[in-house]
Amino acid sequence: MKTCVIYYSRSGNTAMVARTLAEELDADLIEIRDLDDRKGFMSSFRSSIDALRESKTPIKPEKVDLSGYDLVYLGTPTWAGKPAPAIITLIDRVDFLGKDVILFTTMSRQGGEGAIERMAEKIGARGGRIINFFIQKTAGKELIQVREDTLRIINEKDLKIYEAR
Ligand SMILES: Cc1cc2nc3c(=O)[nH]c(=O)nc-3n(C[C@H](O)[C@H](O)[C@H](O)COP(=O)(O)O)c2cc1C
Repeated sequence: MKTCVIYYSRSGNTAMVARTLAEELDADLIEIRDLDDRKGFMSSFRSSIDALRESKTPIKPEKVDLSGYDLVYLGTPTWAGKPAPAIITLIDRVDFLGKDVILFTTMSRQGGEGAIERMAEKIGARGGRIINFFIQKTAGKELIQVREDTLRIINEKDLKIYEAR
């Protein structure tokens, strides 16, 4: 079972989850960067609007070839109850046919279900099979606590069983 963990992260929480997954599951780690400037208060506001509208954004790498992978973890921060534009942009460029996919999102407090549902819809339409998902709350947490939460979820959800297949 060859696994990759693909993620976008603006402020480090989703990156910590992704890094922890990749380490624990011995998976390849692929960061998607948004080339739009998403820093600062005004751009936060604009970013929420972009997420709500599912606007596309310039990303690097421009797409990811999944042909060498059986299992794909895909993670995003929740923005306005939706996936971040970088992940929406990526999903529309990737062939998920025949891939098992596990979705994750980090959020301050609420709206993560919406982000998961929307990713699931779009990936399903592109031939991927969602086999699991999880949501992590990050409000008030240091990165070390985010990592501990991920380790707990890996155990609770028994995520290592997929690697043994
Ligand atoms: C533009 C923007 C919109 C956000 N919208 C939500 C939201 O709807 N619900 C929520 O709980 N947190 C929201 N957040 C907080 C992030 O989801 C949360 O801090 C997340 O862990 C950030 O992940 P990152 O550090 O990987 O970027 C938002 C943050 C930003 C910058």
